Amino acid sequence: MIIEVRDAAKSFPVRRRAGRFRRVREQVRAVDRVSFAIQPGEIVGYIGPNGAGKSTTIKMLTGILTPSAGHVRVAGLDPARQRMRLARRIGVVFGQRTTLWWDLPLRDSLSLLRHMYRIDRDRYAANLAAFTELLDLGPFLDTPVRQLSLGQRMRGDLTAALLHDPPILFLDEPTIGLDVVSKAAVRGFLERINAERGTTILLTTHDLDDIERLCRRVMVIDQGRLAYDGDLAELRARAATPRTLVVDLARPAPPLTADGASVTRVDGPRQWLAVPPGSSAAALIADITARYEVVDIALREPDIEDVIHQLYRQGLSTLEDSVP
Ligand SMILES: Nc1ncnc2c1ncn2[C@@H]1O[C@H](COP(=O)(O)OP(=O)(O)OP(=O)(O)O)[C@@H](O)[C@H]1O
Repeated sequence: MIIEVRDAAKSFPVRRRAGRFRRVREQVRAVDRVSFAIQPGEIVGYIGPNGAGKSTTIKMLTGILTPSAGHVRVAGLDPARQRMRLARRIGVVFGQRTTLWWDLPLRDSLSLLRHMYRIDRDRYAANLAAFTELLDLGPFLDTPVRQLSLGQRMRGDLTAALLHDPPILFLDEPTIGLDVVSKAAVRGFLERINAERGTTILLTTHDLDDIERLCRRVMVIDQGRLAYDGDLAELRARAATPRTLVVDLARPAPPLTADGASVTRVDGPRQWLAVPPGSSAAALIADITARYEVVDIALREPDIEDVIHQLYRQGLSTLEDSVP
């Protein structure tokens, strides 16, 4: 395995107000005995609510934070102790920050990185050419980074993270703030480098389309504990999320009554019905079209967002048997 985490924990000391003048010292358990292993070539999505411990995990894996307890190995190295050696084996992109130099043209930033990582000239030229083509960097290679759009800057950051051919890429919210087209470009790029170079990718995201598009495997973290580790398909099945029937009536009407289904939303002549798992959508559609004047009707499968919401409602602890 290329990433191994066993019982890793990270606590932060914090001071909490307790009364008007008193402050008490406490430990916040940001990551609480988390274990997982990732094989070379996997793309794994790491998701969870705000403050769940995603960034803290990534920071332990990249050597920025030292674990309070447990065992962490990345590419055979101890990240916190062997941070410089690890830097040659990993690429890191934090969507909220850039590793590029604001005042320099993108091309010069990349060239500085070449020297920092001691990438030989031929390899650098080949990689720069490849990424320029894949990410369409040509039009803005000579533009100072501060003038780049967010999407252009992200493409620059991805290039910067991969110029030294690292076998592992860590991404923290790589599509945050990007428009639809840039998101698609980033996802397509990640898919290709994984397929063509076998790059192992661990990505945290709040954008569930990233997960749908890129990851077969997901890990869900909640309050510092790993709540699920497994197939995306299995996660979907476990959540037993209702499908949705979207009904367009000829005119606005009070909520429909239909056997087994309940109206979850009404907007003018359009109504949304939750179809319980296991019940027949065909029978429901037949019943509704027989009794109401229906202009259009569509059955929508749950998307990953529905699944995650449902899981939070069920309580994430219902998933814990998926975790080793
Ligand atoms: N340096 C720190 N000092 C004190 N508490 C911290 C520190 N860093 C993180 N925490 C706390 O640890 C918990 C986990 O934070 P973390 O940033 O890992 O969550 P996250 O899952 O990445 O959240 P988000 O999705 O909001 O980025 C939170 O309660 C956070 O407040």
